[in-house]
Parts: sequence; structure tokens; C-alpha cells
Amino acid sequence: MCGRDWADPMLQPTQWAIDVADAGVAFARGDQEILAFTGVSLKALAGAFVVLIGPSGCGKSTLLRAIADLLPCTEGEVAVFGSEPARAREQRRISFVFQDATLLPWRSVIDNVRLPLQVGGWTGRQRPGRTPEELVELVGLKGREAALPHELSGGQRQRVSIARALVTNPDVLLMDEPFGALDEITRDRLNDELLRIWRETDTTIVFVTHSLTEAAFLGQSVVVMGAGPGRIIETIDLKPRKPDNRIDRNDPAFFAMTSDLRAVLERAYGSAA
Ligand SMILES: Nc1ncnc2c1ncn2[C@@H]1O[C@H](COP(=O)(O)OP(=O)(O)OP(=O)(O)O)[C@@H](O)[C@H]1O
Repeated sequence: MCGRDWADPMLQPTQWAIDVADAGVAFARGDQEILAFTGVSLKALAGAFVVLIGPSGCGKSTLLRAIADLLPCTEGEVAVFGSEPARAREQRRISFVFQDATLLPWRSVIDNVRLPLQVGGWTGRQRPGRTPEELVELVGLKGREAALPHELSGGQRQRVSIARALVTNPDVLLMDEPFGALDEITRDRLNDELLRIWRETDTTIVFVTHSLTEAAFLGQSVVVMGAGPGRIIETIDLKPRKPDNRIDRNDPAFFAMTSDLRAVLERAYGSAA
């Protein structure tokens, strides 16, 4: 179980932002069936920050895609706020951030952020969300609204993609190695920004990474997956960090946390086929 109030016995099923129950995805490859992952169960409360980590090919991206209704599960079930993921997607409660920022090169920063509102037949949400202008400020790009993507650094482009993902005021933000292509200092800064944004919103975040320091820094919970086929090896509940329990990267406790995580990961990699 992942989330900030996991001791609360009064939780109702609909309070789970994400409930993956004994799920799996198989792909057809020729006349063979390839199991991307199997028997995966994972629950996240609204407002949780869950990190998925594990060896290449263990099914992390496929699991995110199943939660986002980008592909169906072939075993088990996925529920987002108590309903099928398709319903959450139709209601625009889910946003996705990919490793590549995938901005439209001819549109300015602000117009890229506005895009989901313009193309989605958007009619507005019941609860107030931030405006595109506010989101550009939230991700630290105030003053760069008119810039084109090629005028931005890789880190700035990813900031735009995060603002674009937040413009529909999603309840669930799925992030697939969003900072994987960035240098370490830029990645650290964006990790700081992401935690700040998470604290300032109610968004539930599921974040895929290959970096164990990034996992330990960001995750309230870290779900370690193993391969051959993909499955959950261990879920580590780190301490709840909302609203203001900041992590100091130089704190010995943080080193201890990353060492513990490394030990679990080494087991996961050792079990990879
Ligand atoms: N569309 C697809 N068709 C067939 N097989 C696929 C497809 N997508 C993924 N797979 C397979 O499913 C398995 C899991 O892939 P997935 O991309 O989810 O792993 P991952 O853990 O995200 O890997 P990485 O860390 O390298 O991104 C792999 O064996 C992959 O080859």
C-alpha cells in the first residue's frame, strides 16, 4: 500500500487513486506470448507519490500505460478512483509525462501549455485549476512564455511538458523517466521543483526512474520491480513527506535510505532473467 494515510482504517475503495489488482499485460510476439508483467498489485492513495524502479524490461512503462488506459490489462484489473481507467481518461483525470518533452516546435511555451485545453474539447472542471500562465510560473519559466522550444534547454523543455501535463488539473500524473536524459544537477533541480509542485497540488504521482537516488529523494513509496517476467519484488514505504518535510541530499539519513534501496535493487537486478 502506498500513500500518506495508510494507517486510516476508514478508507473507502473509491479513495484509492490507483488500485492495481493482480494485474498483468501480455503481448503477442509472433505465435508467442510475452508477459510484460504479471501478478502486480499496487494501491496508491490520492495525493501519494509512488516511484517505480527496476531493471530494463521489467514492465514499468507498460504498467504506467495500463494505468493510463493506453493499453488493456490481459489479467487482473486496474481502477483509477474506483472506476475503469478509461473513465478517468475520458474525464481527463490522468496526465502523462514522457522522457522526451514532445513539444510542438512551432508553438511558444505558453501555447504548448495551452494545447491540451484547446485540442481536448475542454469544457472545464468542477474544481478550480491553475491557468496556463500560472503553471508557467509554477515550473519556473515566467518571462519565457513567448520562447519557442528550440530556444530552451532540455530541462526547460521538460518544465514546459510538466506544466502542459498539469493544465487539465489532473488527479493522477504518470511520469515515465521524465528526467532520464538530463544532467545530474539539472535533474536534482527538477526533482526539487517536482516535489514543490506535488506539495502545492493534490496530484497523485507515479514516477518511473532508473536512478535510485532520484527514487529515494522523490518517493513516499518506492515499488521495486524485477524482470523475467515483470513483477513487484518489494514495496518500501519511506516516511510521508507532505507538506514540508524536506529531504537534505547531504543528510546521512538520506544516504542510509539510498543504501537500503540499493540492497533491494541489487536483489531485483540479480533476479532479472
Ligand atoms: N508494444 C509492445 N509489443 C511487444 N512487446 C512489448 C511492447 N511494449 C513492451 N513490450 C515488452 O514488454 C516488456 C516490458 O517492457 P517495458 O517497456 O514496460 O519495460 P520497462 O521496465 O519500462 O523497460 P525500460 O526500463 O527499459 O524502459 C519488454 O520485454 C518489452 O520488450
